[in-house]
Amino acid sequence: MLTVKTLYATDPEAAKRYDTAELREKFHVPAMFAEGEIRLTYTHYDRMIVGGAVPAGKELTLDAVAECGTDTWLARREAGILNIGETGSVAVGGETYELANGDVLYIGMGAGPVTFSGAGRFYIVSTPAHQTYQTTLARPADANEVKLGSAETSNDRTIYQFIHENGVKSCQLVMGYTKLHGGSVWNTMPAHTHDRRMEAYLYYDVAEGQCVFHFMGQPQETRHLVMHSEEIVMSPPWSIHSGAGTGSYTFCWAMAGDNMAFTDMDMIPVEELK
Ligand SMILES: O=C[C@H](O)[C@@H](O)CC(=O)C(=O)O
Ligand SMILES: [Zn+2]
Repeated sequence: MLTVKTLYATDPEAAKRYDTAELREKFHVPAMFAEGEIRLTYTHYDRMIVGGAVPAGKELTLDAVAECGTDTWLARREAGILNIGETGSVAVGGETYELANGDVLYIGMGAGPVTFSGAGRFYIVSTPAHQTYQTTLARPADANEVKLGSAETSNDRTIYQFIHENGVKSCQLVMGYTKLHGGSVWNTMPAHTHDRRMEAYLYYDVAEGQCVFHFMGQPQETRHLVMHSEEIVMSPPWSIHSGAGTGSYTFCWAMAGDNMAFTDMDMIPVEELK
């Protein structure tokens, strides 16, 4: 079963006036992971699609998506698939890839239908593409590791870059995840923006009874959204994206836009945030 929602983009002047419910309606993407289903959100942020496939022991095939207006969803798109569950398989282009927890499969443009099976919980991110790059399975050992933060500032964490300039090649998708280390709860503080790229965060491995306060908005107009495990939040290009958990967690970040330079960020000094 496939369900697709559409999420339109919001400008910063409108966002200033949103109350909690409107803010959540416009930026928060909940409930994309449902057993036996593929659920997608077609966003108007660089036309990034985000969603989940949970085959729960059966087979789920993702082929045409009406919102894309093409015969198959990847006809003019590329995708990154992250498994946040137990081991499962992704079959595409006549090959079957086994994804353990934390593995990422890049799928190039024109690969055709994609079939999910096994015990995986697959996070799907897809962006428009205009050239085919090699479909590639990357495991955590293949990722580029960047250690950031420290225990003193409660943000000791490791960034794992999978699909990026110096890793698995893509047209525009940049994707990986960040793990917080014991006792650290803050991600991406000091915060940054990058108006040339949008970003989506999927928070997961948030323990039962815990949550993450995700901060967004222009640097002098910040707002927060309370995030539970396996929930997605869209970060418009004009917004900061940072979070503080009531416990530790992991989050997957994915970006699309004008460049793929991970370190191209406009840093906001903490004393300038409002
Ligand atoms: O533009 C890059 C993204 O915001 C994230 O990769 C940041 C992040 O994972 C972190 O600081 O922990
Ligand atoms: Zn960012």
